Amino acid sequence: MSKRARESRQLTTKPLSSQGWELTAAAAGTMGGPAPAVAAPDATCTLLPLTSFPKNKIKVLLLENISHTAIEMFESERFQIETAPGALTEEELTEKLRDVHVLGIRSKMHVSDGALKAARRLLAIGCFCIGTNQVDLEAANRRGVPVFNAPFSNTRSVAELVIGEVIALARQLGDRSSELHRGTWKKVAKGCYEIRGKTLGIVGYGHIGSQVGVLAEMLGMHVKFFDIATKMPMGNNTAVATLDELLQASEFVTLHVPLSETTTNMISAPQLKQMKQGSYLINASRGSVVDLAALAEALREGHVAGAAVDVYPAEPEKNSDGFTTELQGLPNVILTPHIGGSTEEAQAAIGREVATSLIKYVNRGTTAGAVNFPELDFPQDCKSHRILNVHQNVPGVLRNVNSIISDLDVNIKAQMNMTDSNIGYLVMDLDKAVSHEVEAALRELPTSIKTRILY
Ligand SMILES: NC(=O)C1=CN([C@@H]2O[C@H](COP(=O)(O)OP(=O)(O)OC[C@H]3O[C@@H](n4cnc5c(N)ncnc54)[C@H](O)[C@@H]3O)[C@@H](O)[C@H]2O)C=CC1
Ligand SMILES: O=C(O)C(=O)COP(=O)(O)O
Repeated sequence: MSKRARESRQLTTKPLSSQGWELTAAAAGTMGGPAPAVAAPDATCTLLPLTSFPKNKIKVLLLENISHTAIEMFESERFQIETAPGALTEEELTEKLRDVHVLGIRSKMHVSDGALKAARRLLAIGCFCIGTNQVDLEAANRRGVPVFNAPFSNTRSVAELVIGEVIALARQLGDRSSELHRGTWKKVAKGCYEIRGKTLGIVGYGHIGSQVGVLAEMLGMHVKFFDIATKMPMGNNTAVATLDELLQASEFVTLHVPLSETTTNMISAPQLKQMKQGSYLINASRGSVVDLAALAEALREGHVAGAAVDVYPAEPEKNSDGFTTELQGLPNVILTPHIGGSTEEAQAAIGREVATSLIKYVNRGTTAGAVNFPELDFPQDCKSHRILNVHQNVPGVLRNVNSIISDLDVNIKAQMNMTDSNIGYLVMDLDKAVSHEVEAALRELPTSIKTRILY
């Protein structure tokens, strides 16, 4: 640690808030007054993307068949790209991450603290999907790695699949189709129903759940939902107070919750018993939300008349790997290989959305939309260098940072700091003449987790 970092000095710049963000923009004259959320860019200069090292040295690893739309965007940035069709084992990932700067995954690739520990050069992770439960988000945060996702680019695809499955289950389409594939003509009406006038119960009324509710109502269904948060009902959809109330009222139950401690096995034997005799269950959320052994039993007993399952507690890492589940061979059970978000439209949109977030972080330090990180976004000033510093959120960090700067008599163009309970994220635009010296001093602070300069 440098002498400068150890010494505590009188501040000459305005101290930053350690709870939220605060901006000092000398040109905008905001030092004394309320800070604007975003600094005005200098209209006279061209906003060329900054970079901390030659762009063709930035290595991007894209796993699990990420869309060509993302690959094209990284190519146009001249980043190095390596792709793989499936997920890797933890050991393979740990090895690969040693010299990777940007990692792109979908729902399969588990990213543990162990793998992150070895990833000394990793700047950011992109989950090219909605769910982020596959990443140890807390560890990534602690290690200064923001994680981005695409919160609603595949919402409609999942909602449409679910609506198709409601009709398919009511008409036993899966069974009729496979019988005919085997040459068996079985024309029956018994146990087959219209969905009009039936009740659809939605567990988790977020982006997907509420879309399903809108579409179901258009088909003449009654829609009820249960969510732990208060949600605005769409159309005539109505909220119910408890999960049991929802299960007891519905002919169809569809699950749209994230995987968490509260949702793991949230549909087990007791909940299945609460469901109406002859009702149907759809799960396109996460496999561990449903106890599959209990569901298989409820299907065998005929208490549940059918199920459509898209997600499983353990899924193969890639196409062509074998797969078994206790649901195979049961009547009126539609099994799909986690394809809820797998449409051309969704994948193309996700590719663009997550690649944009990653490129903005690499080039500008923007963390808007990160799921595990303080969110900061302000325009770059091409007449300055930008320093990014992720630090432990402990008292005294900003005093030390500002001490370094005041010592050098530096003109700070803009400075913004945002914190969460573990870390702080500081972005500073500085005079080009001193930026490297400031960066070096910041790196030496014992509280610094990651420091990067963009020039
Ligand atoms: N099968 C597939 O291919 C796909 C699956 N998914 C899964 O669907 C999940 C939901 O996606 P979105 O609707 O976009 O998420 P969202 O975050 O918009 O909505 C989730 C809702 O669940 C609620 N919730 C959380 N815990 C709950 C609990 N214990 N009980 C009741 N409600 C609870 C939340 O308050 C929120 O309203 C994702 O987290 C992902 O795991 C998402 C996309 C594709
Ligand atoms: O978006 C999600 O959370 C999904 O489950 C879709 O995952 P996938 O991109 O198909 O691996």
